[in-house]
Amino acid sequence: MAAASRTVLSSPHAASPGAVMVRAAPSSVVPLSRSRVRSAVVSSSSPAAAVAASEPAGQILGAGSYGALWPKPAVLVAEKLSEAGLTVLRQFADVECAYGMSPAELLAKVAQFDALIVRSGTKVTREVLEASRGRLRVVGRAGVGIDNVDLQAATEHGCLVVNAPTANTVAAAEHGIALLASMARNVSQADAALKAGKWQRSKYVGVSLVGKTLAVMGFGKVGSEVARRAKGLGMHVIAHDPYAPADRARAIGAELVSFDDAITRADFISLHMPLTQATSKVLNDESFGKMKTGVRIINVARGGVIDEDALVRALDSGKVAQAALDVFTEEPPAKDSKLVLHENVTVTPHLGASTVEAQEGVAIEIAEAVVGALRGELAATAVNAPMVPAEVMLELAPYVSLAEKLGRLAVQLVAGDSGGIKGVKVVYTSARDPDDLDTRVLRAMVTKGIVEPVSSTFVNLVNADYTAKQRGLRITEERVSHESPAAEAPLECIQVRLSHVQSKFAGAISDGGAGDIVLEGRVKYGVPHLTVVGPYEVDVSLEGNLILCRQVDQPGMIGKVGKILGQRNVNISFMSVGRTFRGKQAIMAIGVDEKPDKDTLENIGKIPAIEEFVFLEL
Ligand SMILES: NC(=O)c1ccc[n+]([C@@H]2O[C@H](COP(=O)([O-])OP(=O)(O)OC[C@H]3O[C@@H](n4cnc5c(N)ncnc54)[C@H](O)[C@@H]3O)[C@@H](O)[C@H]2O)c1
Ligand SMILES: O=C(O)[C@H](O)COP(=O)(O)O
Repeated sequence: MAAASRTVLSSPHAASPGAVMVRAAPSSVVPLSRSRVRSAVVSSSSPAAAVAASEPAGQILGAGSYGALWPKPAVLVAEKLSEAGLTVLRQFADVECAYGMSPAELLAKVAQFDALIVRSGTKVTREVLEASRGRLRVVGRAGVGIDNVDLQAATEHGCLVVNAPTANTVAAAEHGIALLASMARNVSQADAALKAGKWQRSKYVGVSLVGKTLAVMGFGKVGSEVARRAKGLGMHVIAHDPYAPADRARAIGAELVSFDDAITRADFISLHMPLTQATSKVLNDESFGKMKTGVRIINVARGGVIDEDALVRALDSGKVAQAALDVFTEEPPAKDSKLVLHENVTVTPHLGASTVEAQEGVAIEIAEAVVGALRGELAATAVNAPMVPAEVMLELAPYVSLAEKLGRLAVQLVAGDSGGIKGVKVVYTSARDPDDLDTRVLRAMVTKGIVEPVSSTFVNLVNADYTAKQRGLRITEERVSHESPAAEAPLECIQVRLSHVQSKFAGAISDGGAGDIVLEGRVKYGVPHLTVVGPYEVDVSLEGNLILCRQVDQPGMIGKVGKILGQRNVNISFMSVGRTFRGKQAIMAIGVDEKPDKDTLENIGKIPAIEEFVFLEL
């Protein structure tokens, strides 16, 4: 950050050229539910939505305004939706409930509808969006997970996806507790035996919960509610969540610990993290090996967080005494699934959200969001919501992308046992007068980048500040004035700093900060570039994926890494080396088009001069 001057001002409006504005981010908090804004907005990545952005508010989705001159919109409800939600929908739209359609039936029907409402059982694929021939403008997911919706295809088709992220939280937590208690007391096995005429009192002696240690893996909405309830049962609750604030866990009486600590100390392990690259098969042979013999596992999150074959092995060996599972890698699981049929496993068919109350809440939440979206409003629960007002988009587009990517990279650098992200500082270096640069969109994009890869929450302009606050992310912004010859560019660079946090890549920790992960980027020829990692200057285009290696500065390193990637057909898009002093440490930033497999990454790590490396998805 050359040629920059910094001054701290108390008010953004008092800022003058050459000054720095410092302000705490969430000045106004928008309630998450039922709040919407009317604005013409456009996705940073969707050409279809970009066209829509030039239309006035109310026509964002090409809808026009429904009323006397327009036919009512048509809504197809593909899975059971509570009557309360249908009532909301019917006031505004013609509603057809077609439960249990085959994929072919859905393809044949979808072009007659403006909106489609599903739960987790219907796959909204690219083919479905194509078959709608441009008519489908909203997909409503009556629940949290949108793994069954092709988001990219929806965005490309200018189709807004909305979900209902909060109404089933308590139901999922209660189901977790129900599974925990019934597993510990063999309720389902004893029930089946008795119904088969067997009175087996000594076979089904259970274990007590009081005084036992429960590890809650993922301390978000559901996990924290499980922890609260388990405390009430007299359990000792520990939790693992690299991104959760420690004070929130403390307030519930749970201790935040590292992954290894959690799984080695626990008598019961309850899974509540989203399915991501980092959590996929996070319970595997290696992690089962570290657990106490006789541990019990509960999963109401997503099947993919457990390596199911490894769980069968652990159950067979007695390492895992019992498991209670609501979710499976493949749903429904195969009829002859060893896991489902295992005598020490209790299963339910993805019932976490299935209470009368939760389904009513979800139905109302999704119906209101769908109606709002059909009216051209932007729901706080919009998943692929356009982020950037059209007038801002023209100028800020690459910076918007840069801000999100810096957030996305930064969160992936946080170590597993970091104790939560304590503060996020976004520094904008710009030659602009502070009043000429509204950073709200950029701040929202940094939030999006930090939150989305590690949670089931989707961030849009409406809910960004609220989401940050909910997750205990304290975001502050700073403006640094830059005397730049290219003054017409809105920004010189953006820096994202996660303060007092441990990193899984020590090279990303800045010299100056006491344990701050620091990344900085700028836009070059319209493309976002990463230009600083910790104390190192690099220059790599932020497209595809990224490998960062820290090594001893010496000749031949680029060739060695390049050869390994080349042998595995991984195309390098960009490569850059930055060092502090010659012959000391350097880091290599390598942009790659494909995701290298585990072996390839391990081979890079085996190069003697390489001290650490990390693979990051953009
Ligand atoms: N069975 C059901 O019917 C049902 C119902 C609701 C939710 N769910 C699932 O439960 C899960 C949690 O939902 P939520 O609403 O609480 O989501 P959430 O986003 O509020 O919480 C997820 C938490 O996991 C944490 N996390 C991310 N990566 C992690 C990692 N590597 N290790 C540990 N923690 C990590 C996040 O920081 C976050 O705090 C999701 O997978 C969701 O789809 C299932
Ligand atoms: O993602 C969710 O909300 C839960 O997994 C519940 O899914 P469901 O709506 O299909 O019950």
